[in-house]
Amino acid sequence: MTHKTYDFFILGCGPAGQSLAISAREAGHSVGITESREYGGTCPIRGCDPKKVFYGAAKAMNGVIRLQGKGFKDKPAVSWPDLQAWKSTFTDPIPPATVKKLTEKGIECLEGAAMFTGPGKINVGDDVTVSATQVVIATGAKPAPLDIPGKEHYLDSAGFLEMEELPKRLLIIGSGYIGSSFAQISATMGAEVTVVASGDSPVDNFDQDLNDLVTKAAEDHGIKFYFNTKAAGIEKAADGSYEVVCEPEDGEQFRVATDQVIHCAGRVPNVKGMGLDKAGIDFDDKGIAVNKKLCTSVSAHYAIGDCANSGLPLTPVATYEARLLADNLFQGKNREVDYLPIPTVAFTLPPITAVGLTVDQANEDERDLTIKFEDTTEWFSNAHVNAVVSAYKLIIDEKEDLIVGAHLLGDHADEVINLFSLAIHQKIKITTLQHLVLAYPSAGADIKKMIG
Ligand SMILES: Cc1cc2nc3c(=O)[nH]c(=O)nc-3n(C[C@H](O)[C@H](O)[C@H](O)COP(=O)(O)OP(=O)(O)OC[C@H]3O[C@@H](n4cnc5c(N)ncnc54)[C@H](O)[C@@H]3O)c2cc1C
Ligand SMILES: NC(=O)c1ccc[n+]([C@@H]2O[C@H](COP(=O)([O-])OP(=O)(O)OC[C@H]3O[C@@H](n4cnc5c(N)ncnc54)[C@H](O)[C@@H]3O)[C@@H](O)[C@H]2O)c1
Repeated sequence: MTHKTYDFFILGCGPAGQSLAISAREAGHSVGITESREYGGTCPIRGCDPKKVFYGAAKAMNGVIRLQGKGFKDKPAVSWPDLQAWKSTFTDPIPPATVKKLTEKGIECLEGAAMFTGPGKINVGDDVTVSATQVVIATGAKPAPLDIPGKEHYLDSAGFLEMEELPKRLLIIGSGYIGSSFAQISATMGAEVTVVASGDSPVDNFDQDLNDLVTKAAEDHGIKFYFNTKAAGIEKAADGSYEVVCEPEDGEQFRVATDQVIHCAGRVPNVKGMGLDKAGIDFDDKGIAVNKKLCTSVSAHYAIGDCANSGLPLTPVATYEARLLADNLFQGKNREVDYLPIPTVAFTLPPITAVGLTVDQANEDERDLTIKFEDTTEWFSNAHVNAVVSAYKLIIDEKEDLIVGAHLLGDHADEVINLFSLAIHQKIKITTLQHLVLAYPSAGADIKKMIG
């Protein structure tokens, strides 16, 4: 048994953990970090980035499909293995590059799952014990357990991103950020896709009017939805295919035959099985309890990123929390978390996005807010690429001349939403935005039509 002692010890090397580790080291502390899987974390290895590589290819294909007979004659052939190899050129270098970067900075990189034995006391695997003055937990999230008969047959989101071939038929359980994106990627690249979701729209948590248009686009891509329906079991047939038992909220149980089942029915914080109770750290199913400075129930023990019961489980939120904690610990600041407004994107085709107030929040707001919704499919920026759907919804405080919420659906919505985030965050007056000169023709310039 080897014993190691550090000023700071960090559990988990995703975007949150590594950012904090580097800040602690640059502040002159001795720092150790441990990782139970590959160094780098979910986002660059089995999350945002590999998904975006597949999405990029699907988006290119979608553009060609829309212009069939308008300049294109045939659809290009898809090689999923080549696409998988292309994706791996981004993901494979991450673990060694991360370890190299951290080691060169003087951070000791351990390998193995961390397990608390008491406050400031952690075992790493069977051979290493650690004592640390300050501890940062950044263990992220993992797929929620989907406890149904036949659960051994499904792939989770990481499995989807590693598939060597695109199956002919694919059934996706869940239609949140991940399921909605995977459904569109697979359908566009040629699979017959069925989505079984307990919610009532293709992208839970996004604006309902925009969701209706996403349904139209998804059905145009041939995706079959069963909403308000739970996947209740998976059975394997003799020929290697599967039957998924589906239970609608109202109505009879039915079955869908498929070649592959993907579990995208939510993620949960990684908090169990690491002895948090032995250290006296409070947590529940929503994550580790933290105060506004991201301190847990035990002093000098902090939690950041997806494992903390604080902001949304998104990469920019994880790194924001790491920055805030570093400012407080190493720069003498006294910052408290303040999450609004955070732009979010579900990478459907086209992407659906949101920042600021939702319609429900606007309806409950004391201010007299105006809601403006418009279908923009026929606007030139969308029509010239034969867009299937495009729209926006703005929530406006006319008295203060401010935008307080923006919901966009369209080819470039994932970029344009950042302009609205800036306007909302910096409280830029609508009249100021109206006077801006913006590049034409561009999707960004459409904001002037939206606020005109
Ligand atoms: C398919 C998918 C797509 C996504 N797309 C987006 C997107 O487009 N945009 C976006 O903003 N977010 C996206 N996310 C979410 C994003 O990946 C996470 O919010 C982000 O990675 C959180 O960073 P983190 O550092 O908190 O956790 P993670 O990146 O999950 O890192 C935590 C690390 O801790 C390790 N660990 C866990 N337990 C232990 C232990 N006991 N000991 C040691 N190590 C441990 C894990 O192995 C992991 O590497 C996506 C997620 C998925 C799954
Ligand atoms: N683009 C992004 O920013 C991005 C992308 C991916 C993930 N993420 C983050 O990861 C988190 C998790 O994403 P997610 O898509 O896994 O979860 P989610 O919570 O967004 O969606 C889960 C879906 O599964 C459904 N569901 C749950 N149990 C079911 C069952 N038994 N049968 C059928 N449907 C069922 C829910 O109704 C919902 O549609 C998100 O909250 C998000 O913060 C973000």
